[in-house]
Amino acid sequence: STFSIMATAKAVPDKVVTNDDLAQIMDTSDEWISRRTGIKRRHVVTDETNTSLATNVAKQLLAKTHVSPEEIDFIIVATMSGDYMMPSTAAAVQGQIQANRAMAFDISAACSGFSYGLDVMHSLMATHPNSTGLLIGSEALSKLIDWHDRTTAVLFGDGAGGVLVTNRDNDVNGQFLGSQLDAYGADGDALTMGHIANQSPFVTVDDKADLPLHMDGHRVFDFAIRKVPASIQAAADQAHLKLSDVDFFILHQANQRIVKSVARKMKLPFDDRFPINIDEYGNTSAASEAILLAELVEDGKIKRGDILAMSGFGGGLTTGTVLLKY
Ligand SMILES: O=C(O)C1CCN(c2ccc(-c3cc(CO)ccc3Cl)cn2)CC1
Repeated sequence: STFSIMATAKAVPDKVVTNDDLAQIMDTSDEWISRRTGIKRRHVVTDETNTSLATNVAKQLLAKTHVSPEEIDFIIVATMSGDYMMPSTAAAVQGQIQANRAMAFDISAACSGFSYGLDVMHSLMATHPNSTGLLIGSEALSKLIDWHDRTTAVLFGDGAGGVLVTNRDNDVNGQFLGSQLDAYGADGDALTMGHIANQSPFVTVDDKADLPLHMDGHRVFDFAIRKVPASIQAAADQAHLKLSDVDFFILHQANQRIVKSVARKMKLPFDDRFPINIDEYGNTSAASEAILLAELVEDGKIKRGDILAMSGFGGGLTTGTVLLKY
């Protein structure tokens, strides 16, 4: 069914923090970080916010497509680091761009959020012909990382990316080909963030806030290697496509070794079909796939008609893969 990405965009904070910068403030090294993760630098908010990054992306998408805010029907933001629980980041963006006809809501699916969002947007469009939506992945994780925990502080970055999508007939004729979204909640304790303590006068348990991100790295790493190939294969089956039909595997940039391992498990060469930009941004969670997609389009690497596999994985634990014809 028609599902055309009319524009892509990204917005990252101005401040760059290098591995050497981190080695100045914690017991780590450029050598360790580069070798174990592939990360060399990451962008970190100073005066930007999650909402300002997401709004920046939204404004770029409208400018690139000459779509007016009033034409927008849906605004979905995938994030786990919004500036507020209420209002949603999507509603804040809606207000900032004055998309007065749009409904707006956030998706909380951690690093699978953008893929979940593509599927949800497609489902919304299935019952709303001739509609247009903004899907943005946006994170300001630097405010929620434990900067004293070197095992996680070196992994993450801030940023936002997004797409303007329509199911209106157009000369692009993009297609939604298939998807596979899964959750493994029993393993959710492996990757947590943002626990707010219950302080009501009626609370009967001892409840302490635990805001910082905590990760059982080896458990999540092994989960990803085991579950991501199956997620991609299931989405390809849904689309009646072979993996060899896919032009680009746009995978969540959590760790370079995971991308290599996923390619190997799918018996595919780790070549240009597995683009990597974790070296520049670190792990930007729900923004990760969108930032990589925007860069590949900007660099002219993705052509109209290319088959893309967009695959996210992480907190929940969750996996999510969507197959699209761009
Ligand atoms: O010792 C080593 O080599 C360590 C081993 C552990 N590593 C990990 C482990 C898990 C993740 C990760 C994180 C998220 C959260 O967005 C989602 C998905 C994944 Cl797979 C990233 N890195 C770093 C190198």
